[in-house]
Amino acid sequence: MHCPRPLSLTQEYTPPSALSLKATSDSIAIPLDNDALQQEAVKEILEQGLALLSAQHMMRAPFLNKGLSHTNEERTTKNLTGLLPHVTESLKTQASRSMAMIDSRQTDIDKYLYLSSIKSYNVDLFYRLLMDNVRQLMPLVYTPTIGDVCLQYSALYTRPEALHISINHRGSIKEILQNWPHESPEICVVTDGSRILGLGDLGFNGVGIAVGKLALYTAAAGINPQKTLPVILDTGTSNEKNLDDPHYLGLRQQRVSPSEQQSLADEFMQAANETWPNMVIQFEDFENTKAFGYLDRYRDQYTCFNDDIQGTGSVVLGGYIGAVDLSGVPLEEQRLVFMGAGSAGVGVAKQLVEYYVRRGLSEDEARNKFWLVDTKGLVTADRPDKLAEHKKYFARTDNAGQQFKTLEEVIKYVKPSALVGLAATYGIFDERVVRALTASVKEAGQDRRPILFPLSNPLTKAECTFEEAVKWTDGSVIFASGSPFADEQIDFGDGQGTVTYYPNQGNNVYVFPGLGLGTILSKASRVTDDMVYTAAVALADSVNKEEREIGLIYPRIDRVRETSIVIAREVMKSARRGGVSKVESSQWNLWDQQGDSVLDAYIKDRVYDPLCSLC
Ligand SMILES: NC(=O)C1=CN([C@@H]2O[C@H](COP(=O)(O)OP(=O)(O)OC[C@H]3O[C@@H](n4cnc5c(N)ncnc54)[C@H](OP(=O)(O)O)[C@@H]3O)[C@@H](O)[C@H]2O)C=CC1
Ligand SMILES: CC(=O)C(=O)O
Ligand SMILES: [Mg+2]
Repeated sequence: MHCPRPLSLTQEYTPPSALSLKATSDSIAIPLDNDALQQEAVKEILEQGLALLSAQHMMRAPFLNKGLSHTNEERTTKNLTGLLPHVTESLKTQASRSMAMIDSRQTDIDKYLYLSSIKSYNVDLFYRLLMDNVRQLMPLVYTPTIGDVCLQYSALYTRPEALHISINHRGSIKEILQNWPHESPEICVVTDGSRILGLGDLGFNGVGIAVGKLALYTAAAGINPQKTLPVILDTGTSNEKNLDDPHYLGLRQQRVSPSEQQSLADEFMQAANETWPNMVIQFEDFENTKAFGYLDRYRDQYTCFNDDIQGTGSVVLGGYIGAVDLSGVPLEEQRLVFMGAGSAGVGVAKQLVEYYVRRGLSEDEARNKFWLVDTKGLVTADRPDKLAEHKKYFARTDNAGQQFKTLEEVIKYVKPSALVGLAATYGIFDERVVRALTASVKEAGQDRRPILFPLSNPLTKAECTFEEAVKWTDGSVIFASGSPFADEQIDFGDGQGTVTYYPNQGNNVYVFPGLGLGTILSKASRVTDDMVYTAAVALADSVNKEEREIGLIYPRIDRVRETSIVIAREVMKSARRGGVSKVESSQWNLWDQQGDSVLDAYIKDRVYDPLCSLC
C-alpha cells in the first residue's frame, strides 16, 4: 500500500477539488470493494501526485522557491535533483552574491530591476536581502528610486504586481477581488496615482508606490508578503505625457469626475471589507481633496488610515519631540512655519497641535504656533482667493490686513524656530531663507539651533540638501529630510577640524509598518487618532543613547524593524485602551500581568523573517 516511489499523473495539474487521477504506478492499488481503503488510497495518490507536481512548479513559484537553500533531502523528496546546481547555500550566502550583482549595476533603475527580478522568482531571498541591507536597498525599493520607477512604470513593466481596478470595473469589484490568487490579505495599500510623491498625477504608473510601500511593510515590520495587497484604482489621468505614451498601461483618458471617482472608491471599500473583513487599508498618494475627503468618509466605517496625512503627521511628531530637546528653544517658545499646506503639511501641523494640547496648551494657543504657506503666500483668513477646506483651520487672523507672498517675508514676520518643507519644490529653502531662519533662532540665543525639515520626496523635490543645510546654518541645523542624504564631513575653519554631521530621514516609513502591524495584531476595528499619536511617541522613545549622542532624532534606518515592533506594541495597547481591539479581554489581562516583553515576544513570533535550515 505505501509506495516510496513517486507517482506520475496522466493529466495536467488542476486544483485538488477537480483533480481526477489515474495512477500509473502499480504500487498503489485502489481497492474497489472497500470504501474506506479506497478513500485512503486516493488520498495518498493525491498527496504524492501534488508533491510531484509541486516539485515541477516549485521552482517557478516565487513564494515556494528556496533557490539554492533547498536541502539535499528536499531535492530528493521533491524531485529537484539535477534541476539545481549541486551546492546548497544559505539564504545569506545567496544574498551576498546578489549584493555583489547589485553593486555591479550602473544605474539605480538597473539595480531596482535586478532586485525586482529576484522578487519575481524567490521572495524569501528578496526579503533577506532587503532586511539585511536596509540602508543600501531601501532607497532603491522606496524613495528616491521608486519615484523614477513610477515615472517609467509602463515602460519598465514586465509582470503584474498588483490588483488593477479601473473605473470600467464598477459593479464587479467584488468578483475581481476573488481573483486575487494569494491568501487573505492583512494589509492593503491603495492609490489612484493622482499625487505620487511630489511628482504629481502619474495615473496607473503610481501603482509602483503601492508595491514599494508594501515591500516595506514586510521588510520593516515583518508582515507576511503573501498577505499584502497593492491596489491601483485607475480613474484616468491628467498626465499628458502618459496619455501620449504608446506603452502607457492605464486608461487613456482624462480622470473621470470626482463623484465617479468616489463611487469607485465606495464600491472598492465595501467590497474589500466584505471580502476580507480583517484587512487594514492604507490610502496612499491621493491628491489632497480626495485624501482628506476619503479619510473623513471611511475612517469610522472601516479599518483604514491615510499615510500622507496621518503617517506623516506621526513621523514628524516623533522627530519633533527629539528636535525640540536639541534645539535649546523651549517647546512653548517654538514657532513653526510650514512651506506647503496640502495633505502632508496640514496633516503634520494638526498632529503637532494635538501634541501641544496634550502638553497643556489650549487648542487656540497650540494652533497659533503654526504659519502655513502655499503657492499664494501665507495662509490667512482674509486672503482674496478661496481657501481650500483643509487649509481653513490654520488660516491666520492676526495678520492685520497684511499679506505675505514670499517665504522670506514670512520668516521675517514670524521669526520661526522651525521650518518644515512639504511643498514638493526643489531648492525652495535657498541660502537666504535658511540664513534668515538661523538668524531668527540665534537672535534669542547663540546656542539655539534651527529645526529644518525639507521633507518632500523624491530627492529631486527636496526643499534643500543636507550639505546646504549644514553650511548655511554653520553646522547648527537639526535636519530631517523625506529621502535619505549621506553624512557630511565639513571643516568650517573654526579650529575644530573636520566634523561629521549626521542627517535624519523623516519619512513615514518609520511609522506605517508598525502602525499597520499593531492594527492587525490588535484586531482593531478602527485606526484611532490615539493609535497614530501613540506611534509617534513610541518612535521618539525608540532613539537610543548612542543615536542621541550624535544628534539623531530618529533611530538609524538599520533599526527600523526593531522600532516597528515597539510601535506595533504601543499601537496594540492604544487600540485596547480605545476599545477598538477585538483581541479577547482575557488575553489582554494576561499581557497586562506579563508586561511588554511578553507582548513583544508575541509580536516577534508572528512576523515574517525568511531563514532557511542552512542559515
Ligand atoms: N517625508 C515624508 O514622509 C512625506 C513626504 N511627503 C512629501 O510632501 C510633498 C507634498 O505632499 P502633499 O502635501 O501630499 O501634496 P499636496 O499637493 O497636497 O500639497 C502640496 C502643497 O505645497 C504647496 N506648494 C507647491 N509648490 C509650492 C511653492 N512653490 N511654494 C509654496 N507652496 C507650494 C501647495 O500649494 P497650493 O495649495 O497653493 O497648491 C500645497 O499646499 C510631496 O513631495 C511628498 O512626497 C508626503 C508625505 C510623507
Ligand atoms: C513618503 C510619502 O508617503 C510621500 O512622499 O508621499
Ligand atoms: Mg505618500
